[in-house]
Amino acid sequence: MIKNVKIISIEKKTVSDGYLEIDGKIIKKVNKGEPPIETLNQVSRVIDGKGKWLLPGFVNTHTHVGMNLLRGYSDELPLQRWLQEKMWPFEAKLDRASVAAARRLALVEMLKSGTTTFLEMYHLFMDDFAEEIQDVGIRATLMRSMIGLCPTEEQEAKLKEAKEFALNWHQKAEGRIQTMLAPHAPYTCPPNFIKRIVEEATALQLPVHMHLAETKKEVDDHINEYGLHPVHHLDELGVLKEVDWLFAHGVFLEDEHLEVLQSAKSVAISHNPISNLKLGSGIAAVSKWQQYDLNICLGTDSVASNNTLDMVEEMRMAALIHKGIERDPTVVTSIDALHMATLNGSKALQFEGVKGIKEGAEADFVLINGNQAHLQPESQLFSHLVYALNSQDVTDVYVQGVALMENKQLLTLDEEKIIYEANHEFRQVMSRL
Ligand SMILES: CSC[C@H]1O[C@@H](n2cnc3c(O)ncnc32)[C@H](O)[C@@H]1O
Ligand SMILES: [Zn+2]
Repeated sequence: MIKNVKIISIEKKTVSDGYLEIDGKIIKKVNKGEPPIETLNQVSRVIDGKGKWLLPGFVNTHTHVGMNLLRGYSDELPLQRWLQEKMWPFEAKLDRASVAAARRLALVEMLKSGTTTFLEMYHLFMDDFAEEIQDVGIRATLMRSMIGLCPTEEQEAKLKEAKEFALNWHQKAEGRIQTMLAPHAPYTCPPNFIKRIVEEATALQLPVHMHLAETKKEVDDHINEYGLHPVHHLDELGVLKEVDWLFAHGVFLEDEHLEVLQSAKSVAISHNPISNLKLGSGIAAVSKWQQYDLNICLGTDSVASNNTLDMVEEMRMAALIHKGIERDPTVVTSIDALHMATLNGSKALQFEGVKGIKEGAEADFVLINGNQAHLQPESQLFSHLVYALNSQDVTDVYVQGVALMENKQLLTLDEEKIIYEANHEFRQVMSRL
């Protein structure tokens, strides 16, 4: 039980001083005031949350944490050159140990900044990662993603591997792992390959995740090659109504595309504002997206294009940038940004039990040290959480009722060793380049 804490409900938009009782994985009771003495006597542990704020953990709906050794490796290039000249040659030299070191570094960074759930789209050593997630206790939606710039037999081999991975790990780790199928993008997966992937996803009832309309070049090239915008092309292929989709980016989506997406089976879009700015891709029209029946969530993308996995920064950027570009301070409110960074994300990643701070929900939450100058006066907490919070203010992280960080100490990861090994592995990869 956590008592004496400020409990923040994003969906109700309320803050109350009270206590939270946890029973196993689940929030058993959320109440105002002091817990009854009988309950205090029954529970195994009582934590005093004085000065702290309790809210849902952050959900990062698009990243590639296998790339975590590429932070700062290539700044200031546009997407296609960045991928082809820098990312792919470096990634070709990654091995099992370097990918593991990269991911552990990412797990430290994510947990320390309050992320309780994330989506990993990657193609290397995914079984190792699923096992690690099982041990570390974080929650993740995983996929062995596919680039289809290869002969059909090779595409089919990748798809077989992706399906096996998805089936082996779906709803494993006590329900903390979900899986999806993931064609990388329309410019790396030919139409027939996308159709094959969606066919398999339909049979397995899995959602599909893909980069979409990230740059103007991507869209222009697609129109030149196929005569259609990627969204119209997906519609023509008949794949939009078959499965639940989670797209990343969507920087180049106009009303005509949003209308098509709205009529699909179900569509979530992961907004990645910092990556889109850094790669010079542009700014997605999020306030326009909000006029459609689409689930808008947030992601960081990898540290090679961000350059952190910090959802607090991402949320703040999402709440600020649209106000500036539209010259309208009323768009993308703080409560919109909080929804995007938490509850919309867990819905997009299909964790239906992660539904906020309420009785019966899975106990995924973070504690914030509210007792700091930059979070005063202790009023207008929804504003502070978006416009003033720093991810270092996160002190405790819980997933399924289990503490993964307490008073800023990680309990299931050895931070010092992980930092040492990441630097060692980075030098190893560089020596192979
Ligand atoms: C096969 S999926 C992993 C693959 O994705 C590449 N990647 C990383 N960030 C982006 C991005 O913003 N757009 C498109 N592709 C991206 C990365 O190089 C990985 O190999
Ligand atoms: Zn990406």
